Order: sequence, then C-alpha cells, then structure tokens
Amino acid sequence: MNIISNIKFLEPRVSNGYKNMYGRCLVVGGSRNMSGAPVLSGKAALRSGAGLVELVVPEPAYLPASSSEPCYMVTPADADRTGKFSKDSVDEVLASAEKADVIAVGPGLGIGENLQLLISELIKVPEFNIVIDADGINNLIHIPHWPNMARANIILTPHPGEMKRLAASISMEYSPDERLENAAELSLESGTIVVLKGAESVVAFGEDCYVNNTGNPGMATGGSGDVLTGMSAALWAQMQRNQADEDQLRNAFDAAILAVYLHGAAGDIAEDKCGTAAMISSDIIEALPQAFRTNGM
Ligand SMILES: NC(=O)C1=CN([C@@H]2O[C@H](COP(=O)(O)OP(=O)(O)OC[C@H]3O[C@@H](n4cnc5c(N)ncnc54)[C@H](OP(=O)(O)O)[C@@H]3O)[C@@H](O)[C@H]2O)[C@@H](O)CC1
Ligand SMILES: Nc1ncnc2c1ncn2[C@@H]1O[C@H](COP(=O)(O)OP(=O)(O)O)[C@@H](O)[C@H]1O
Repeated sequence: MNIISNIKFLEPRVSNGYKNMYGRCLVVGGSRNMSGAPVLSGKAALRSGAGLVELVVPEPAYLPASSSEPCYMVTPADADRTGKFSKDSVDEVLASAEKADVIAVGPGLGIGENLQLLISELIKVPEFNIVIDADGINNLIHIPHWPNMARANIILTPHPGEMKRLAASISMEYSPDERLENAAELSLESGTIVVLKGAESVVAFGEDCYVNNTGNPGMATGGSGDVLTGMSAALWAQMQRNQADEDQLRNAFDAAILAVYLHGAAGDIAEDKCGTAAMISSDIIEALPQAFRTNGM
C-alpha cells in the first residue's frame, strides 16, 4: 500500500478562459420523491468550477429541479409510472451523456430494472468518464459481471453500506475495520477509482491510497454525499481538460482526492457557522467558495 499525501489543486484560470475550457458536467439522477439529490450535485458542481452543468431528470423531477437553480440546464426525460427513468429514457440520457466531459450518475435515481439498463449502457462506453454514487451503485451491483462490462473511466463513491454491497457483488471479502484494504482491493478488482466515504474517507487507485483528514460528524446529514458527487465530477472535468494527454484514471484519482479534501474543508466551515446538529448539506455548498479561496483557488 502506498499512502499518498499530495493534493493536486486546480491551476489558476487563464485570463482569456471561457466556459468550455472548464468542463461540461452531466448529472443523471432524481425521481418523483428524490428531486433534491441531483439538485445538490448540480449546485455543488457549479460551485466547484464546472464551466457548464446539465441535469437530466425524469419528468416528475423536472419542475422542482429547474426551479431550484437558474445556473444549470435541466433536461426532462421519460418517466415510468413510479416516477423514475423509464426504458425509453435511456436514449435521451445517452444523448446528453455524449456531450459531457464527466457524467455523475446516481443521486436520487431509485432502484429498478430500467435503471440497471441505463447504468449498463453508460458504463459500456469507453469514452465516458463517470462518477457513480448512491443509487447508481445500488443498481450497478445488480448488473452481472459489471467490472468486465465496464469500459468507461469510473469513480465509485460508496458509503460503508454501499461498499459492503459492492464487495458482495464481486465476491470480495469485506471487513468494515479494514477500510484501506477494502478500497484498494475494490479498485484493483474493478479497475475503478474508489472513494470509501465516512470519517477519514479513503481514496484508492489500486495500491495508491489517500486518507482524508477534513470533515466532521455534522456532515452525517442527508445529501452530503450528493454534494461530493457533483464536486468530484466538476473537478475531474477541469483536470482532464487541463491535461488531456494524461491517463484519465490518474486525473480521476487526483480529482477525487481534491474533492474529498475540499468537501470536508467546506463541511468544517459550515460546522463553524451552524454547529454539527443544525448544519445541512446545502450549508456545505454555501461554504465551498471559502474552502476554495482558503486553498488558493
Ligand atoms: N434530498 C434528497 O433527495 C436525498 C436523496 N438521497 C438519495 O437517497 C437514495 C438512497 O441513499 P441512502 O444512502 O439513504 O440509502 P442506501 O444506500 O440504501 O443506504 C441505507 C442502507 O445503507 C446502510 N448505510 C448507510 N450509510 C451507512 C454508513 N455510513 N455506514 C454503514 N452503513 C450505512 C444502512 O445501514 P443501517 O444504517 O440501516 O445499518 C442501510 O442499510 C440515494 O439515491 C440518495 O442519493 C439521500 O442522499 C438523501 C437526500
Ligand atoms: N463523521 C464524519 N466525519 C467526516 N465526514 C463525514 C462524517 N460523516 C459523514 N461524512 C461525509 O458525509 C458524506 C455522507 O455521504 P452519504 O453517506 O453518501 O450521504 P447521502 O447519501 O445522504 O448523500 C460523505 O462524504 C462522508 O465522508
């Protein structure tokens, strides 16, 4: 195991920079009763510097998502009777995905066969860079032999519950006390970057592991993982734009480390302002500008 302590920050923007230089992120998520999750990811992606952010959500989540933030675009897609993405929505989502530098999939999706079809179509495409979180993971685990099917570059961001399910899906042994080993093994077995969340989140790229030291228990509040998803996508989009020739997974690893670090730093700023009990995940987004500025970005 190689413990990595170096954090790669974003390069300063050039004076004649324009939005397409800072990456286009697509958030694929939401369902009738979870429209807030993709909103949190989309707002966090904007506050983490993505040049353009688009949300694609099933129709019942369209109004709440589009009225929550004017700075991202929202595309409605076909929904099934339960308010989740339908089978017909898969082509609509793929059309948006083709335009994106990084796709974040999962927040608020729900679970079902159509969603498993959607995820399997996304991970098959070698050109896609995908952050898979929350219900993205809860659907991925039902796709037989998913690591063999995956051709895209992928960051997985499981919480410990999702980690346990991911490990079971590839017949990997899981031990809750061996966080570094679990993350490294899942990364090696699946060829993905793994962010194992919780106090002292671990980011693994094979045997290379980073252990985070920012953040606090006030972040144990619904939606704070959705914030990290959007941040990871935005930072990856900017890093892969800056270094187009480098290995995408190495860029993804650097972006995931920076995302976890800044997410915790913003959580610490929110805790100073609100306290651990009262802080909510949108307070973490509000603290992002200060977290970026404190770190020279
Ligand atoms: N505003 C919105 O729209 C919001 C929408 N959201 C959306 O909700 C969806 C479902 O996400 P989710 O994480 O709530 O459910 P799920 O993955 O089934 O986890 C529950 C199971 O996992 C376990 N478990 C959980 N954490 C654990 C831990 N740290 N350590 C260990 N175990 C842990 C837990 O175990 P238990 O605590 O019961 O022992 C239980 O078994 C998702 O799409 C998300 O985006 C939310 O983000 C909120 C805001
Ligand atoms: N005690 C803690 N210390 C530091 N970070 C924490 C703590 N509890 C939770 N977090 C962070 O908050 C986020 C919670 O994500 P997650 O469990 O996916 O929540 P949700 O599904 O509600 O969005 C993770 O990034 C995790 O690392």
